[in-house]
Amino acid sequence: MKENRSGKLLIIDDNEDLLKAAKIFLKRHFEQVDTETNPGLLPILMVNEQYDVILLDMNFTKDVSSGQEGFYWLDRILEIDSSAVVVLITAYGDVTTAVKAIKEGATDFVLKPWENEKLLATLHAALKLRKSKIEVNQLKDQQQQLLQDMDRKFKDIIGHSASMQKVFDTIERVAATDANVLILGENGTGKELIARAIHRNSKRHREAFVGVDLGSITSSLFESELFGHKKGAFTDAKEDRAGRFEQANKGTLFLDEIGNIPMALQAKLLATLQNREVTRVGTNKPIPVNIRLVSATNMALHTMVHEHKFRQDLLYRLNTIEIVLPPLRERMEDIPLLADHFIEMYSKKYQKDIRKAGEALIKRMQKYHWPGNIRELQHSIERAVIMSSRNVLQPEDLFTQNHLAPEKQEELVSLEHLNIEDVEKILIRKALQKHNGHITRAAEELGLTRSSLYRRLERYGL
Ligand SMILES: Nc1ncnc2c1ncn2[C@@H]1O[C@H](COP(=O)(O)OP(=O)(O)OP(=O)(O)O)[C@@H](O)[C@H]1O
Repeated sequence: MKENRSGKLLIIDDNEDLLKAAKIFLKRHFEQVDTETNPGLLPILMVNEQYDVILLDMNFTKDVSSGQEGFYWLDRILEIDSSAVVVLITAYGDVTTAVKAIKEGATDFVLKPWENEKLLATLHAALKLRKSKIEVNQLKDQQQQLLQDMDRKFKDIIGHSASMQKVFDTIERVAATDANVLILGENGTGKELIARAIHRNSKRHREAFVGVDLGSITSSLFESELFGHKKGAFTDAKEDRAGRFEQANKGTLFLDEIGNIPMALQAKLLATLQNREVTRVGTNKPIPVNIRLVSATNMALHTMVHEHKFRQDLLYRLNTIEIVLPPLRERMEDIPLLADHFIEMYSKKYQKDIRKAGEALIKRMQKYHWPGNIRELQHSIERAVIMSSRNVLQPEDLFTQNHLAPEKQEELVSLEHLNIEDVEKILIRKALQKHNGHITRAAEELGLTRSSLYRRLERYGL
């Protein structure tokens, strides 16, 4: 009768006859059985294959009785993979060493010479343990994600304009359904905020909200980031890893900058969404996933479809519901509310007594074009709150600063008074201006990733 064999075993023992016999017997019961006489090869073997159970001899000839070499290799194995399951092979009558080894992290031991049936029972139990260790690790990943999510403060979504009211209305209608939502809008218009609001108001709100910024992942890592990988699937794959799809299981997956996903991967993403299962890189075993997908981009996806840069069938999967967030310059009536909101927030944070934005400042803000949208407004107010010594903010608190009047500032400074940081600032401003605050394009021009551009914007207060 054919048994459903699973589990990869590695046996390390310096007795070749024992290895041969064990392999012949165990191959009938497990998916893969590798053997090796030289424990020195353990690290390489473990990088190349993800073993479920390692059967390790405690007494190599070099140090026959004390098991010291066995202890050394046990440590090394656990160092390489802390969830490795190691079963020791010990000589008859050496139970004390075995007990000590179990205290140090081994799972179980078998006595030499062994009875095949007993060995089998021990290995099956070890395999079960391995499976639950892997599950626990996945749960830990999910938990981590949940904690990170809780750490982030949910900020109120401000917007009285008709266009924002329409957005709120759509969120209310779709949140409770499992429909995929595509959010379109320029940088800083609040796409992520809306995605979180959809999650918070959905039936999945107790589960994880997992966000992935596809704009800051190099294309070689896209696949493993989204779908996970098996240890050894590529050079840096040191451990089995669940991808974002698995981490978001039962919750919401937010794919930001979806327009950046390479054509080759679009097909895999589509298949994943259609079949509701992911296949980790380096495996061919599909894992079922249950996610609600919210995606966002500042790119013109519909145009990209016409230009054959984005698959139409994928777009139709993503945009069951489409939400278009208007740029701030098209809803200037929201500026007073937003200004009050951020002034209150930062006054509290920096313990200042700033009550509001004066009328002149509001008017001035309503004339500015805000290429970086609400993010730019938020940062400008934060800076003004820190710097101002007034109770009511005035235009000069925001608009005399370099960041909102870049054109004039740069012409005035001569290069010899600049340091590298100053030059960097100027280049960043120029790139942002040139691309109308479009972070991805500015980053591309500067040769930076989006996340490192964001880091610089934060650091320089731009
Ligand atoms: N309507 C709003 N009310 C209050 N704060 C807002 C609003 N919209 C955006 N913000 C704030 O502006 C900042 C940028 O928003 P968010 O990150 O959601 O924008 P985004 O469109 O996802 O940006 P990007 O495309 O650059 O990733 C955040 O700090 C967010 O809290």
